[in-house]
Formats: sequence, C-alpha cells, structure tokens
Amino acid sequence: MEYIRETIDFKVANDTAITLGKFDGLHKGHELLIENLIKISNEKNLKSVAFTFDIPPVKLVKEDKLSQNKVITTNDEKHYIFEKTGLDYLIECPFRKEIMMMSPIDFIKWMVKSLNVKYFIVGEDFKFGYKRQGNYITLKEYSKQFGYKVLVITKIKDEQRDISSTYIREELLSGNIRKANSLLGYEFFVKSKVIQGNKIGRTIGIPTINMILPPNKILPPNGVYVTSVNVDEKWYRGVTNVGCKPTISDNNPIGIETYIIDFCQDIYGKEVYVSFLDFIREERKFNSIEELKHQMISDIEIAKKW
Ligand SMILES: Cc1cc2nc3c(=O)[nH]c(=O)nc-3n(C[C@H](O)[C@H](O)[C@H](O)COP(=O)(O)O)c2cc1C
Ligand SMILES: Nc1ncnc2c1ncn2[C@@H]1O[C@H](COP(=O)(O)OP(=O)(O)O)[C@@H](O)[C@H]1O
Repeated sequence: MEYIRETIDFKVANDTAITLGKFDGLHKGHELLIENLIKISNEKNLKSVAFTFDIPPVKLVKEDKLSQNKVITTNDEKHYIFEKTGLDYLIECPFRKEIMMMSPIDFIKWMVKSLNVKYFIVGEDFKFGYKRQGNYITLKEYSKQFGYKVLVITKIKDEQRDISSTYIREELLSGNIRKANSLLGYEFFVKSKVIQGNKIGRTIGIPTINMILPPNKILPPNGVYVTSVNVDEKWYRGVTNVGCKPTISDNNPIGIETYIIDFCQDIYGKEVYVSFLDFIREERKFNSIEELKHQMISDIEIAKKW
C-alpha cells in the first residue's frame, strides 16, 4: 500500500475506485466499505484508494473541548490497520482551509482530476464539501458528466442502532470493552513506544511497560484490564492499568502500563501494541505499595485464567 500524506497535490496515474471518510476506529461498517472497494477494484481492474483527513475535521471547524475530539485510532494506528486491508493507496489529506471551503462540485472535480476516479463507494450518510453540503445524491448527479459510478453502502446495525464511531466511543468511555470490540470487529488497541517509568515495578517483582499516548487518544475508564501485548510480532497475555497510579503519587498524568505475563526482556524504546480484552476492576488508592502488590498479583492470576 502506498501511503500519501502531508500533500494536497497527490496524483494517481491509473483509474481508481475510491472510498472516503474519517474512518475513526476502522470498525465493521468501514470494513464493509473496504470489502466492496476491493471487490469492485478487482472486477473493474481499478486501483483501490481510501481517502481520509489527517486529523478529525471537527478539530479545525469547531473550538470544542478536547474530550469531544478524542479518537479511537490515531493517524498512525489507522495507517497500521489500513496496511492490512490490501488497498493500493491510503491518502491522508491535510485538512487545510482551501479544502474546507471547497464546494461539493469542486471537490468532485478535484478527486476525478487527481485520482481518475471511476467508482465512488460511500456510506449512505457520507457528506463532503463546504459545510458538508454534498452527499451520495450529489455524487450521483454528477456521475454522467464526469464518467464515474457510485455505490452506496447501507450502514450495518447492531440490533436497532447503526454501528458508528460515536457508538463505539460511547462504549469505550463507559468501559464496555467487549461491546466496543464486537462493534469494531477487532480488539481496541493502543500503539506506542515503551518509555521509562518510576522504576518501582521491578522492586516489587512486577515490572511494567509504560506508554505515552497522544492527548487525543480515547481511553477506557481508569482501571485494570486483561490485554494482549504484541512485542516484535509475538503476542503475550498482559494485564494493564489505565490511570494515574494514586498509590504512588497524587499528580501522575493518565498513562497506561502493562505487566507482560511470561516475558522477561528490556524493551525500552520499542513500539508495542496493547489490545484490550476485558475489564477487571477500577483503579484504587492503596494504603501501601505492599497492598497494591498483593492486588496486582491477583489481577495477574485473573488475566492468566481469562
Ligand atoms: C495489574 C496492575 C494493576 C494496577 N493497579 C493499580 C491501582 O489500583 N492503583 C494504583 O495506584 N496503581 C496501580 N497500578 C500501577 C502501579 O502503581 C505501578 O505499576 C507501579 O507503581 C510501578 O510503576 P513503574 O512502572 O512506573 O515503576 C497497577 C499496575 C498494574 C500492572
Ligand atoms: N514481564 C514484563 N512486563 C513488562 N515489562 C518487563 C517485563 N520484563 C521485563 N520488562 C522490562 O522492564 C521494564 C519495566 O520495569 P520497571 O521497574 O517497571 O520500570 P519502569 O518504571 O521504567 O517501567 C519494561 O519497560 C521492560 O523493558
């Protein structure tokens, strides 16, 4: 997959089929769009393209609180998931003012000219162009003029409710990891580098990898979770604390740290993936590190048996 970013002057020489969106979380609904995109690209001999913006557009349009702009997947995590889909191109377009101001027709012209689009594959609620004025009907109106086809994909439902990034964010923020994972179609994960912590872990015989997260990454509520950890392409069972370690001090920033079961390596600086499987308990302030250690040992036992 070719990853095009930090430019609005992209070009693809071949004819293409394209899907567009924010794709936050790349959930089951997005997966259906991508499956259709790949099928059509193969049938019609087109290159497959996913077009997304490099930050959630809402961030530039409204001066909202950070909590309302949190994402399920960062750009880097999204790139990692897209990489596995087998698409030909991922375009992560900078969300610049000139693009925000483009009318729907100008947006279509731009796509057709720079990417030779022969097929648009979009969800039924896809909106584009200035003030989100364009939708799939607009795309269809101009299809003859510009020589492309449009396939509209109906949203997948979970019982009565459409599967959406908003739905999944709600479930994650409520701590319903298993529900969020079932809507995502994979396990919610965090990808980042291992940094130095307070070095207390090893003194109690439970070393933990500490990870720094971008401020806009959504996290489940503070607590202890069963996780899977990927180090150097190998998966291990883990047990992860999300929170500010109130037992250690009162002003730790929120972070995530993981004890990896049956693992003994120095991995500072390595990029790891921590996938969340289930909630064990809330984070608590213990009276001593010794009490915390006892609790951590029983958390590890739960994770081992899970
Ligand atoms: C399974 C697990 C459960 C934890 N639970 C709590 C907790 O309830 N309260 C708390 O203050 N810290 C908790 N922590 C964080 C510990 O305080 C932390 O791992 C320890 O201080 C070592 O930190 P260090 O890696 O920075 O040295 C937990 C950590 C793990 C791995
Ligand atoms: N089973 C394990 N789980 C997590 N980290 C481990 C494990 N075994 C060794 N390590 C290493 O130990 C480091 C954590 O030790 P710790 O004393 O908690 O230090 P820190 O506070 O810097 O995280 C990890 O970053 C990792 O390199």
